[in-house]
Amino acid sequence: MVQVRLKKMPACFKVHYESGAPIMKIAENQQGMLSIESRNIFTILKKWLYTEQDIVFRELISNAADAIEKLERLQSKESNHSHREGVIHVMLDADARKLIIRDNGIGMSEAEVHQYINQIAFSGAADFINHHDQLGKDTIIGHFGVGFYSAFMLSDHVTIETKSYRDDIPAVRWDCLSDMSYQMKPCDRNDIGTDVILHLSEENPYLKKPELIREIVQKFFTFSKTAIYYKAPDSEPVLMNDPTPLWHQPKELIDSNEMNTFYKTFFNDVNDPLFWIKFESIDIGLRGVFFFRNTRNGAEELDGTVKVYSRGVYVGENIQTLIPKFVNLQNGIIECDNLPLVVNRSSLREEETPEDMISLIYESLSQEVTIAMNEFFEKKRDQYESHWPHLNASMKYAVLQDKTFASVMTRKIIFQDLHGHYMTIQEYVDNVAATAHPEIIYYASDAIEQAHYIEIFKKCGLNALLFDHVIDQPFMRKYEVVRPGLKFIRIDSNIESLFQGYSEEGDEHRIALLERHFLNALGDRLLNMNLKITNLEHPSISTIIINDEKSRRMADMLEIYGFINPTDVSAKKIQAKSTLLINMKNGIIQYLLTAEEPVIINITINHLYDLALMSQQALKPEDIEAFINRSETILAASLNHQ
Ligand SMILES: Nc1ncnc2c1ncn2[C@@H]1O[C@H](COP(=O)(O)OP(=O)(O)OP(=O)(O)O)[C@@H](O)[C@H]1O
Repeated sequence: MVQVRLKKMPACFKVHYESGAPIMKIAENQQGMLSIESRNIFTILKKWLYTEQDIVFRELISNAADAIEKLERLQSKESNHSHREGVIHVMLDADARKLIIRDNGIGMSEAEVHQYINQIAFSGAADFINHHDQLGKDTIIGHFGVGFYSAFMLSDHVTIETKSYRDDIPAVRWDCLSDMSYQMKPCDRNDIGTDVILHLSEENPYLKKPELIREIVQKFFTFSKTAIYYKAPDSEPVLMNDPTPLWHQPKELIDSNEMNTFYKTFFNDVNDPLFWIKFESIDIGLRGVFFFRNTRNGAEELDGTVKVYSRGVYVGENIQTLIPKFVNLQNGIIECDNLPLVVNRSSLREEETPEDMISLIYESLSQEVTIAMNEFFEKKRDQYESHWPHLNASMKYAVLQDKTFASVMTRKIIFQDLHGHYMTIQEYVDNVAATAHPEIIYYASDAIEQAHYIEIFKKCGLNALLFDHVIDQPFMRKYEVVRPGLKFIRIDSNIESLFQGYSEEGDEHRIALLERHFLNALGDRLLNMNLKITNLEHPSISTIIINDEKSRRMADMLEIYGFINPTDVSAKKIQAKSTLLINMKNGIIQYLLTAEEPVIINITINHLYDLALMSQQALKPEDIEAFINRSETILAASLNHQ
């Protein structure tokens, strides 16, 4: 079992009376050892956190900000207190090789240094050591009351000089080496507050690159409520934070140009956001802003950056357990006062059910985006449509990924029809679907590949939706589950019902003749394609290939999983059942009914068949040569004829 103890306990206080007030005196030169029998906490810290030295700054500056907050809280209770502005100074003294974090907060008495610094191991380190093998390094610091010790990641010698806010308590200096030995003695200091001094080795990288410290302080504390100054060697102190950022202001007061500029700088984006939504959930102490990205530069499929802050301190970004994945496709800032994840507040560690808080935040974020997008759809449909090319993938992804979003937004996802108008699937069903088949939604998955069918649809006064993003297939499957009565059929599949055709007297004879001609002329080229010969209202259609939706989806799957070679067109054709529809109202087909010359019949049928295949981009490489030769023959014949 791990045991943590102090070899030497603190000396007793000696109480003296001067001018009537009791003044505590600190025993000179106390010495001791912090000791953990089984393992050395510093070794563990260094091992686990070696790569993340930023944490030192986060922890020490957070402690300083806490100390300031504690003093402010105390003072606010006093009726006659004089207001002092809390301020933190981070100073790098390159000559003396010291990094100093100074605050004018509550300070510590000798007893408090013993309790909170020397004995901190009692409260947290045992847990820490017991858990550190199972935990990721992100979760270690900030969970077990070891934040201050992260100082030893940067330094082998750390000093605290601190003066408690209480007049009767003298200042104390604490020096500790990384072998865990410490010294405590009185110190000559009158200003209330604390200096934490890290004595740096010559090789310390920050001595050569002091600007790294500025970057880290800005990263963690840009929205800190307490003023933080950084003084690099040979420079004046510079304010690092903005305690009243633009997005904290009420929405109506925010100038959109200023907001765009803030966005571009903060998220390093060249484009303005499409729009932004600001939200606040007072009951769980959550607020933030999401910027919907302009995806002109192909950002559509990349995650965005959602930065998380807890009481003004940066916690992390794109935290999966906290931020719904679909929200993370955008950029944003979230600030949560009750975040139980990190930032080393003891009160947060005492959270009884942090998972509940995390899921509350998660739920709340997905609700905020859902409410905003629903309102956008309902109240600003024009804008919703004009932004849709940027929102398309992320909104569909959100429906697939998030129950809350799906419950409201599934029916508000829009698609372009064949004329470029946007509509929801329900709007298609209500206004556009073929009267004979109101339950069928026809769609095109590739406007170029299916251009021929799109033209046929347009000619026949029919309409279809464009499902041309890869996410449309899973979206469609989900919609089929949600609305089991509806069927999605690709524009080149199962559309024979639309082209049912009609029969006329004497058709049997004509059908039999044409069937013979086609079978003779095409032979093996037909593979397992069925023939359907009928009369269509539109004489411009000679032949169309109609695929079976189910078997085509299966063939697509087999290709995706590598069972069918994508270049082997005929293998795919065999798998996907299809029908060659022949329209007896078309002039060329009518010519075939009277033609007598077998060569001409053969050329015409093969050519029609090639054209039908080409409309599906399904012409085999070996047939292309024959197609070209035949085209030339036809051209020559037509010229001779002229
Ligand atoms: N600058 C400071 N001024 C006053 N008190 C401080 C200061 N720094 C640290 N302390 C005291 O030392 C305690 C221990 O700090 P430490 O960072 O190790 O743990 P913590 O902040 O309580 O928790 P965590 O592990 O989450 O960091 C603090 O709770 C605080 O009481």
